[in-house]
Amino acid sequence: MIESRHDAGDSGPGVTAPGPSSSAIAFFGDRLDLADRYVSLLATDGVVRGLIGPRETPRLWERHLVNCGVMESLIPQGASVIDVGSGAGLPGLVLAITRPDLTVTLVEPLARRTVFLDEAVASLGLGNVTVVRGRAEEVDLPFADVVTARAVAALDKLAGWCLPLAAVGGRLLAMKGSSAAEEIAAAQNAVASLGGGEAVIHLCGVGVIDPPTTVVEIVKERHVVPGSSSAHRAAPSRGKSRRR
Ligand SMILES: C[S@@+](CC[C@H](N)C(=O)[O-])C[C@H]1O[C@@H](n2cnc3c(N)ncnc32)[C@H](O)[C@@H]1O
Repeated sequence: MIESRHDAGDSGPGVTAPGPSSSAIAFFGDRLDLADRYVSLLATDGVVRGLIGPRETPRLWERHLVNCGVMESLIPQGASVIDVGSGAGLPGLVLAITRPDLTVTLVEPLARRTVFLDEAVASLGLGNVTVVRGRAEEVDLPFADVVTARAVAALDKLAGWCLPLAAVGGRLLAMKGSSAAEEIAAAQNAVASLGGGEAVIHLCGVGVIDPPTTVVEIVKERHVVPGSSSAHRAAPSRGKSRRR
């Protein structure tokens, strides 16, 4: 059971959730209370269960919540989002908190993490989130408008897992660090063979967070049947069709 921030002392190492930074207050606006409750869950159960390192707690707001949240500027209104390798919910849960218009599916293979995610979703009362236990390359989900990932794999491997989950016309948004340009160069052939277009680097949250968040965007231009060498052009499905 996930406990509230006021119970932090009872749930393990006595970690107290940090208060929101000024940038977090400005960024989350009327969703701040929900974000604050999520930070409390991360700082208590998340740390106790080994999903978040104890040294991360003082920087949960900046390095994790705001860092993930600012990528929402790249996501269209009402989009369906699959977050691959959510871990403790980053960036998927943050996006669901920030943007109640989104429908978010968190894909995570490890039971310890999906249990935490299920409890967090229930505790926060998020009606726009589904948790799916499984590996991205094995789950069977409706195509999504947007597939997100942070700290899951190098871009070539990540594209192989994520582009098949996106609708034609949809996109992969991969949070990356300073190696983004090199990863794009190394993944170019793999991305093209997966039906992905040219990768674009976005800096999100300029003036909100320092450094801003680097996001690699790859639009899925055509559908490629996973495991086949031939590419098939398909009508945009916008998340309505199921994967084959
Ligand atoms: C370093 S953690 C990052 C977690 C979270 N995205 C974050 O930024 O804090 C990588 C996560 O990817 C998950 N993962 C690894 N391989 C995966 C796969 N094939 N499909 C989906 N998730 C995977 C792991 O279980 C783990 O939770």
